Amino acid sequence: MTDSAVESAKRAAAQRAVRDHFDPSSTHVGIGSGTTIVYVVEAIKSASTNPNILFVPTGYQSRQLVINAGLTPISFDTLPDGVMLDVAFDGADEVDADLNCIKGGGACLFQEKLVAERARKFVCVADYRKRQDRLLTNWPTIPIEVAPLAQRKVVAALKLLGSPSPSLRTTLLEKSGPLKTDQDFFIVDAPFEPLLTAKDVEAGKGKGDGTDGTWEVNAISKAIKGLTGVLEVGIFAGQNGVDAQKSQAQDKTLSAVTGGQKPIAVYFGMADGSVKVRTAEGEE
Ligand SMILES: O=C(CO)[C@H](O)[C@H](O)COP(=O)(O)O
Repeated sequence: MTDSAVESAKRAAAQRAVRDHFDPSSTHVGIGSGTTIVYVVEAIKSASTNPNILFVPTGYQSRQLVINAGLTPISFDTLPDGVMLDVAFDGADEVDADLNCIKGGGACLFQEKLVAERARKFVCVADYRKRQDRLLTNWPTIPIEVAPLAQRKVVAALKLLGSPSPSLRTTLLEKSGPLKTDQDFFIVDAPFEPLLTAKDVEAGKGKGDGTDGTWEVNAISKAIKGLTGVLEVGIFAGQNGVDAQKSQAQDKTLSAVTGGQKPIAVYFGMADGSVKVRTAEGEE
């Protein structure tokens, strides 16, 4: 498959996702990071010239993308309390059958998670290479953002959790050495065996708690997030925004203004030019 076929797939998926989920009367829209999101911004630009929409980027690259498109960026921390994003769009490194995602290939996972959780609807856009049944099928590692001081300790703990060779991500550009995130933290990439979904565990495909060498998506995410020194884990799982808001409406003690980390829909651009849409109801 040629590079241009992959790029065409990304563009087709982005156009469809924007057509289905971008409302030109929105007030706040989240914009993720990576190469696919470029086509989302392109599609938003051609769908609307409403100057009142405020775009919340997920890092330096994302902010430049918004500015270069002539759109208005605002920083996440200027969002007034109680204001949610109407929708947030982002790319993904891999997506499983339950819509759990791995993100962080571009080292922006922390801000991407903040923005995804603040959105009523989180929508992912990806090409066919990212469409799998289980995480860590094709994408090799879980990206983890770590405080520099704690990097060696976190790597040692990841080995105890079963990752054979967690490695510090380095930059291959002008400056050699560890890659620094927008928070000035490091990224550790941790390989594991393909992760089970909750349904796999129910079906007896493994315990999913690490004791038999298998990990379920939410369990490994929680175990890694619990390590002191870890800022964020590049697994986007749990509830989607719509379900999270329903839970909060029923239980007022749950933290306010929190959507979910899981997308409500993932748009995959396919090699044949078609677009597949995966939601909780299945795939069409
Ligand atoms: O999570 C991300 C950055 O941290 C990206 O969204 C992810 O890596 C997908 O990137 P691309 O669209 O270039 O494949």
